Amino acid sequence: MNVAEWKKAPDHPVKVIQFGEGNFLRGFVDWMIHKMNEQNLFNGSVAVVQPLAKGLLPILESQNYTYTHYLKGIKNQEPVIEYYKNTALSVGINPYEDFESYLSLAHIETASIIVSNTTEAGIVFDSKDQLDMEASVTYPGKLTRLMYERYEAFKGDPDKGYIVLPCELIDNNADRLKEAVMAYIDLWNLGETFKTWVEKSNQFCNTLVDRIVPGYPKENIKTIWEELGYEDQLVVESEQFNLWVIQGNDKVQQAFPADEAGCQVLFVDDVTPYKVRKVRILNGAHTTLVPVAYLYGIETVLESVEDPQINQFLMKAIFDEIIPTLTLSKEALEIYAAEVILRFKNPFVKHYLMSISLNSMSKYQTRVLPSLLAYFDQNSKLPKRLVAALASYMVFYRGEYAGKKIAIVDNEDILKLYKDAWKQYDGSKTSLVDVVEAVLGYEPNWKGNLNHIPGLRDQVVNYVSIILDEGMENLIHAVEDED
Ligand SMILES: NC(=O)c1ccc[n+]([C@@H]2O[C@H](COP(=O)([O-])OP(=O)(O)OC[C@H]3O[C@@H](n4cnc5c(N)ncnc54)[C@H](O)[C@@H]3O)[C@@H](O)[C@H]2O)c1
Ligand SMILES: O=P(O)(O)OC[C@@H](O)[C@@H](O)[C@H](O)[C@H](O)CO
Repeated sequence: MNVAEWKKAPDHPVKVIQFGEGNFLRGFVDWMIHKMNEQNLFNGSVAVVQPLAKGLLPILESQNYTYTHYLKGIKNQEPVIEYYKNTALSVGINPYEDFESYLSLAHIETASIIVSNTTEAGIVFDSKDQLDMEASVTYPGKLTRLMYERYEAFKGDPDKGYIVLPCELIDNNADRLKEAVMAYIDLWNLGETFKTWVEKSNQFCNTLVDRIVPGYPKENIKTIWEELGYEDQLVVESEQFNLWVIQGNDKVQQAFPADEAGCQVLFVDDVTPYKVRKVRILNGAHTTLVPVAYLYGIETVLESVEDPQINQFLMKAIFDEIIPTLTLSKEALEIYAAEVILRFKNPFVKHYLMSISLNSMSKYQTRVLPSLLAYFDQNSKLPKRLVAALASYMVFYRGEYAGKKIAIVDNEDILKLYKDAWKQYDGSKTSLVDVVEAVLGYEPNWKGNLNHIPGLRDQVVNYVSIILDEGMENLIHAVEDED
């Protein structure tokens, strides 16, 4: 079979405009839409907008906007692998190549839901974006332009506003997006009445997404193609677990009834507790694990939880150093953590530590540092494992360990910070102190100077010395022996 001959969705009208064509949206939101369509609960399709000039749209188009989605993991307490052909998408638009078609999306009456996943880097304001530009650089700039087109097309009709559901993993994602849209309205002088329409007739809903969607399964793609009988270039794999918490009312639930289709979608008044729980436990555990397990010689999350030493390190980090710092019910947190650990043990998913390591410095700041600081406040001492992870990052970001290169991906300023810091290292303790001080003192990342946390610098220096002189395994033992 040739993927180009695939038939796409039954002819559903476009109901969703989706900014982003990446793995996550295809394995999460588009899965929900496909499921709703199967059960006649939605009868809508997705128009995909490619947020960057380069992306996957040409491949999507060549496959008639369909792709295979594998779900692998524990479902109803049983290990289950299933796959299906997703037909939720109906059209793709690259606004950098066809701005007119992009704007025409605003005229589709049924297209009233906006979803996005433009990574943590996507929700930003850039005053260089201009109204008369064909395709603003930023996602909020593009969205503002689209909203303005809709406002004009429907003469400010209050019933034609959008429901905006961002998936970006940042605090109050919809509030941040709305702030950026408002800033563009001011920058481009789009007027008070448009501003009031955006404010009153559109619903920006903060959301929290949770599903592990590792990247394209390039390692075993040949086996997958053999099983499928066709060469799908956009196979997406995910776990079975899914949770989307949406801060939205009945109107939002009626417009997007994925909960009725068997997806775990909660419509709540406040996403904050769910977000804190997920970011600090699941993402915090990932970010704590990555450098420790990688320098220990492990490549995936599964191998990490199967290794007795790394597993013990991780369990103690979660249960002794992260959970006690959270204010939610301890019992509920422990239940959630147990479920997260089961998800890490998913035998079917190869989640590479290196893929989680992308932009780890900002991830440590948002996902782990709050636990470290709260632990210090509560106990007047530092959480050893979270500090050990920080020390491990110092070595990891050196870009080389035990004669092996490490392909770090992070912002330019972070790469330069580490390069400059390690350049002057001469093997002496004093120069190691300089490396650690330079990193801990980098306020743009930490939003403060971590050298001011009593004892942190010395503990990090000590741990880094152990890693460099004796290896990661010995650091893990040293941390255990301190108990
Ligand atoms: N993969 C997961 O398990 C998972 C789970 C929950 C949340 N997420 C979030 O998804 C993000 C990664 O998405 P993915 O896994 O689909 O990766 P991906 O690389 O497949 O897709 C990334 C998408 O973001 C867009 N993008 C990248 N930089 C951008 C920018 N500066 N401005 C606008 N758009 C930009 C790309 O065009 C692409 O559509 C992470 O930042 C994470 O917070 C991922
Ligand atoms: O996707 P990132 O790069 O923000 O973070 C890596 C993982 O922690 C993350 O993808 C989790 O698997 C996901 O957030 C689970 O819902």
